[in-house]
Amino acid sequence: MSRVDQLRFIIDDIDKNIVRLFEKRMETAEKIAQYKLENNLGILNTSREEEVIESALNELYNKDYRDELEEFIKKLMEISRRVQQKRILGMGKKRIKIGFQGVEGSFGHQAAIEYFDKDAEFMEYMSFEDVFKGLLNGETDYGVLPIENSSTGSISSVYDLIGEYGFYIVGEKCLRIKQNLIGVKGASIKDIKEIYSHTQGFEQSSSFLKKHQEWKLIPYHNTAYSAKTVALSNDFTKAAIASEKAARLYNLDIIEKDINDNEHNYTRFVIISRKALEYIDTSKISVMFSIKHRAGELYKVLEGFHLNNVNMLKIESRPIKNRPWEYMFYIDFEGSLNDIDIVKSIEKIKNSSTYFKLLGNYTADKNAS
Ligand SMILES: O=C(O)C(=O)C[C@]1(C(=O)O)C=C[C@@H](O)C=C1
Repeated sequence: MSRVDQLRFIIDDIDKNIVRLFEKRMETAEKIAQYKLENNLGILNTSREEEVIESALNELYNKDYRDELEEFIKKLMEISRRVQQKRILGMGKKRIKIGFQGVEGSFGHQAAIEYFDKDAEFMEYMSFEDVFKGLLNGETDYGVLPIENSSTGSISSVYDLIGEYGFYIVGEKCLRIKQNLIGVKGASIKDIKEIYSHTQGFEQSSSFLKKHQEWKLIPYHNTAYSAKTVALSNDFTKAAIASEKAARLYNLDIIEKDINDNEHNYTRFVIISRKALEYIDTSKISVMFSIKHRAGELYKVLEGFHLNNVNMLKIESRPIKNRPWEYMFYIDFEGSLNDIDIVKSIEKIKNSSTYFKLLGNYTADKNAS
């Protein structure tokens, strides 16, 4: 072994000891963080840090290393404070709660899992409105709702609920939807008499269902819930239209795969919140507004998009309750509120409307346009 190798061998051994001591020190600092959190104390304690430096310097035999040791201990305490901060934030952070319509295995559940951290708590709701109610009374922090399907169009009840409850859109998730005919283990297509699914499941598979006019269609709240019902019935004559995941989850057989009319079948989900978020990295805006019942009013709004070179992505109109033949418009367009042309287009809408609300500025899902 060369001299340098011998010295490196010694260094390796010293480092091992340092690592062990470092771990011990950080673990102890975390325990102090716990104490500080419980006793409402700040992390930084300057007098204690001065004490620590002084006693370390007193331990030193070779005084030539004074400055270096001071630098080292200061750095160590800086790292220790960072670890403590992380620990305190982690302890203080509550698990976020996400509401979706349906049961485990539903497309809403899948969209929620893909959009949020898996550590979040996912809460099942029976109806779309129940998701809104859960958010309103603080049971959840966010709601995930389907707003549009690429084959069957807008989910109008969700638009109406957004208008009614006044929540904000803070994100979106676009899911590729594949519908399947699923039944109890061993069932075949000849056994089936009744089909359970969400109306969206029926609509998206209408060509397939036309070939089986003898089947009775029973609409349910949710595709995964239909799968669960079929599983519980253990009846060969009942089948569901739902995802492959739901089939797996409820131990059912896939009788016919991918029965949706269009191969490119996507559902866009919106993430709703009680509060609007800061506009960081945003690329899509949603607004709702109503206008005077007069010639050219909608044209004035749309002109703002053209003049400011803003790309409109979607327009939807929904009847306003108790005001026959008057409509609420919902428009999605590309852009960020940090962009002046966008702000000008929005001003134009505001000035031409009788009611206006900015629903949100969020990051577009790349599959949504
Ligand atoms: O003694 C404490 O209060 C600690 O939190 C430990 C520690 C350290 O790493 O030694 C960390 C941060 C404080 O500013 C002071 C000292």
